[in-house]
Order: sequence, then C-alpha cells, then structure tokens
Amino acid sequence: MADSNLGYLSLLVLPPLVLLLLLYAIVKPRPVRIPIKNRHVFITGGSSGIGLALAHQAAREGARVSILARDKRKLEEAKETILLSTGIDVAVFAADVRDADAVRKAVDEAGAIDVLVCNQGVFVPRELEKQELDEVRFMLDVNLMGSFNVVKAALSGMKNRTDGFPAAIAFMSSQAGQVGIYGYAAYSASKFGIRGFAEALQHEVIGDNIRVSLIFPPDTETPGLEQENKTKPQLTSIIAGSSGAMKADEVAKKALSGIKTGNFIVPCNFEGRLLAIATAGLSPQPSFLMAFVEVVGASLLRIAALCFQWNWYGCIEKWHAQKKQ
Ligand SMILES: NC(=O)C1=CN([C@@H]2O[C@H](COP(=O)(O)OP(=O)(O)OC[C@H]3O[C@@H](n4cnc5c(N)ncnc54)[C@H](OP(=O)(O)O)[C@@H]3O)[C@@H](O)[C@H]2O)C=CC1
Ligand SMILES: CCCCCCCCCCCCCCCC(=O)[C@@H](N)CO
Repeated sequence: MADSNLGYLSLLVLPPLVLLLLLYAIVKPRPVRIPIKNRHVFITGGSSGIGLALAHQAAREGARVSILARDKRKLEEAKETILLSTGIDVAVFAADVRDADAVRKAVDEAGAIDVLVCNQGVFVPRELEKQELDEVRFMLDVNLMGSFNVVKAALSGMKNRTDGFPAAIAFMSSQAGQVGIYGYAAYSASKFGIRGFAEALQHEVIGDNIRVSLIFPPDTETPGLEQENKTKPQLTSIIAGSSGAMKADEVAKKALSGIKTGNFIVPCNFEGRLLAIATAGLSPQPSFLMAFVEVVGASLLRIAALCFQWNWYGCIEKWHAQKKQ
C-alpha cells in the first residue's frame, strides 16, 4: 500500500522535476546581474513620462544618466527636477531620433553607454481609414526607425566598453506590441517591429555580453497618455481597459529591475505577466522558473487569450450595432 502511494507520488512529482531540470540545463542566455551604479545610462525620451521616471530612478541608484529628446525646454526642466530630488546632474541632448546624424553626434558627445534605453515613442490611435499615411509614417519613423538610429549610434561604443560588466539595450514596447488592438494599426506595427528587431539583435550582441530587454507597459499615466486620450477611439479605450493602468514610477521600477536581471521580456502588471506567457513564442528566457511557467501555462493561457478575443469581438459587434441604430 505504502509502496503504491509512493509510486503515485513519484509519478506526480517526477515529471515536473525532470522538466525543471531540463529547463535549468537548456535556458539561454544564462541569467546575469547588470549593475547600474556608477554606469552610464542613456535614455531616449527621458524628458517626460516613463522615460523621466526611469531617469529619476537610475540617478537615485547612482548611475550617470543622459537623456535625449527634441524639446530643449522640457529637457532642462527634467534636468532641474532630477537635480533637486537626487542631487545628480544628468546630461541632456536635444535631438530628434529620426535624424541619424544628430543622434550620432549626441551619442558620441555623451560617451560610451552601458545601459541604453530606447524609450522615445509617439502614439496617435485612430482607425486606419481615418488615419493619414503621414501619421502612420510618423509612428513608424519615431518608434521603429528612431530606435534603429539610436542603437546604430550606440553599438560600437557599447561593445568597446572595458569595465568587464555586462551591458544592456532595452526597448520600451507596449502591451499593444504583444497584441494588435483596434485603433493601433500603425502603433502596434511599430512596437511589433521592435520585437523582431530585439530578438535578432540579442543574437548579434550576446557575444559582447550585452543583454536585450523588451518592456511591455499597459496604459500608463503620462503627459503622452493625457494627450492620447483626447482623441482615442472609444473601442480602443474599451479594449485597452482589459489591462489595469499604471503610474509612470511603477513602470519605471519594473523596467529597471527587469533590465538589471537581464530579462528579455519584462511585463509590468498582472495582465502583462499573462500576456508574456501567452506570447512567449521563440523569445529567449534566462529564467528556468519562468520557462517552466511558460511551458506548463501555454495551453491554459491560449484558452484565456481566446476568451479575451471573444470579449473584444463582442464589444466591437455591440459598438457597430449601436452605430446602426
Ligand atoms: N503612456 C502609456 O500609456 C504607454 C506608453 N508606452 C511607451 O512608453 C514610451 C514613453 O511613453 P510616455 O512616457 O507615455 O510618453 P511621453 O509623451 O510622456 O514622452 C515621450 C518622450 O519621448 C520624446 N520624444 C518623442 N518623439 C521624439 C523624437 N522624435 N525624438 C526624440 N525624442 C522624442 C519626448 O520628448 P520631445 O517631445 O521633446 O521629443 C518625451 O521625452 C513610448 O515608447 C510609448 O510608446 C507604452 C505603453 C503605454
Ligand atoms: C492571455 C491573457 C491576456 C491578458 C490580458 C490582455 C490585455 C491586453 C490589453 C492591452 C492594452 C494595450 C495598452 C496599450 C497602451 C499604449 O501603448 C498606449 N497608451 C500608447 O502609449
């Protein structure tokens, strides 16, 4: 009797244990700690919202911080508030990420970067039928091509660093970069594009001990969101409301801790963790425990994903029915 109980027990315990061991052996790139203190953190879009919160936090943790954005006045304001609250003097660079030469000049002047955060972003949600191609191009240029310009400018300096510590390149994506959403055709495309960029880039920079991170925030209270909300289609708000809103400070905290642990996928809230498992795909995963959750959770989360789609398509149908009345 005792023997058969033991048999059942081992049948229950052994498979997950073997799976855990297997995942422990195979996950790559291996886990790392990326130090921030006394290192150069360069943040694009660091004059407002999430980027500004991140600049504050990095400065508070003893990093040397540089921020880049277009508007000189906002940059100076950011510099002032960070100096007041942390005593750290951040370097500011006025440039448009769409201008590759201006970006290169700023990055050269700033000096070799240890932690690069491509956070700049623009978002104008609108049905594609009502959106001009100029607006589509604007989002793709700033969010996607802009990130290429920044990484291209920073890469050789990052590879040639001499302190021996691992470095990081992080991208501020969005949950709209994990699932396409009504009103975000261009925006989602720009953020999905960044994911392909990041996955490929990680292959190319791992040999230089550089870790790539993708951060996926939900709606976050920032000046950008306030602006966006003025013209957001109702259905966009309804669907995006499936994920709870966050404060910029909270997102910055999650982002920085994800970057420091070298995680490729960095979710920011509970819904974000579900999304990360549901969309794990072929992304790298340094944590064997997270890999275990992904493997075990995959089919269950596919069902959850289909329930969300059922709900969203229901909202869209209802909205169309109301419009017809
Ligand atoms: N807020 C939200 O709900 C969410 C935001 N995100 C992402 O987070 C990032 C930051 O968003 P958020 O903080 O809300 O945005 P904000 O609009 O508050 O700030 C955007 C920052 O990017 C800079 N920026 C914009 N365009 C350019 C450009 N062409 N060249 C250089 N800098 C530029 C802005 O400065 P300036 O205008 O002076 O250039 C500003 O510093 C974006 O990538 C966004 O897509 C993701 C999910 C949710
Ligand atoms: C399998 C389970 C799934 C779980 C939940 C799915 C929830 C999806 C919500 C997506 C919200 C997108 C917000 C985009 C915010 C943004 O980027 C704009 N504010 C522009 O900045």
